[in-house]
Amino acid sequence: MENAIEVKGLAKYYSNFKAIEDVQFEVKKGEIFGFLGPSGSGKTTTIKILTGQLNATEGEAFVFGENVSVLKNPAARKRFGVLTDNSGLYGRLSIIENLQLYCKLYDLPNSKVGEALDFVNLKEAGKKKISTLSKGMMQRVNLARAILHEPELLFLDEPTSALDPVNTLHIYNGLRALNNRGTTIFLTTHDMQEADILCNRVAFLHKGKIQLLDKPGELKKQFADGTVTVELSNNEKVVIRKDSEGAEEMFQLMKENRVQTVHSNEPTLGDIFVKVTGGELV
Ligand SMILES: Nc1ncnc2c1ncn2[C@@H]1O[C@H](COP(=O)(O)OP(=O)(O)OP(=O)(O)O)[C@@H](O)[C@H]1O
Repeated sequence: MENAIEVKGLAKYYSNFKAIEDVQFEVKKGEIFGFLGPSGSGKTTTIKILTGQLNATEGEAFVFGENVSVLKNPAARKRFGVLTDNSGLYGRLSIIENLQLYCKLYDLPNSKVGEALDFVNLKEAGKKKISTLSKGMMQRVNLARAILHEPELLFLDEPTSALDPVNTLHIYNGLRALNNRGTTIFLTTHDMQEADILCNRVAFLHKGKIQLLDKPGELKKQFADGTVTVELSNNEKVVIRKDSEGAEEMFQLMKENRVQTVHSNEPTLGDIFVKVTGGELV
């Protein structure tokens, strides 16, 4: 499968401080790829390099086989969508007027504005001026702008950080639909649940270095502690190992008709992250 993104030995120093170091990964075409890490781990630095907003100190990054500097070229930019916190929207204009300007820029019909507003659940608010919007609404308008032209590759920096649970779910559904229609998505988040719900593969970033990279299901298998929790008929819970000794214990409990439920003790991505880094999620 062709790669949408390729990153080789990427590093960024701010003076002597190494924000990211030896970052290496590939994102396949059609994937939703999660770049996970706590606050200050280097997620924004990486996505800014990948979107041509920041130059790397070392290493190389490619999108669809071309150096990321291609993103500075307006014609090439039509293939990409970028959501970051710097809005580039006009405060005095309404949401619809702002999005119509982007339609002009991308040679799109104005009908795309309605679709984009549906995507972010803002159809009712289209006439509101940008300067009057809440943080969550602003984030959704920025997202609408990023997906307006259904880009081949979409970069999202913390796309749901300011959203309530209802809008978060709405956006998740929209992103899945967009991905099903062919958009590759690179997403940074510190929300491990979000990554688990959305991503085909995830990379764990800690102190500027990738610590793990795999499918969420594979990571959970790898870090499973090999036990199940059995809830007994008296509501007591016992932890049993998934080995031959545990099988005998389970057999005995079942024979005595004492088993109410059995739960596999699978770690969450958050558990795995804390285990690997010894750190805490912020
Ligand atoms: N312009 C800058 N000058 C100096 N240091 C910087 C600059 N930008 C970022 N850093 C530092 O680089 C490190 C990584 O920052 P970055 O913004 O990439 O982290 P992040 O994972 O996106 O964090 P958050 O989730 O809080 O946005 C941090 O320690 C930050 O203080």
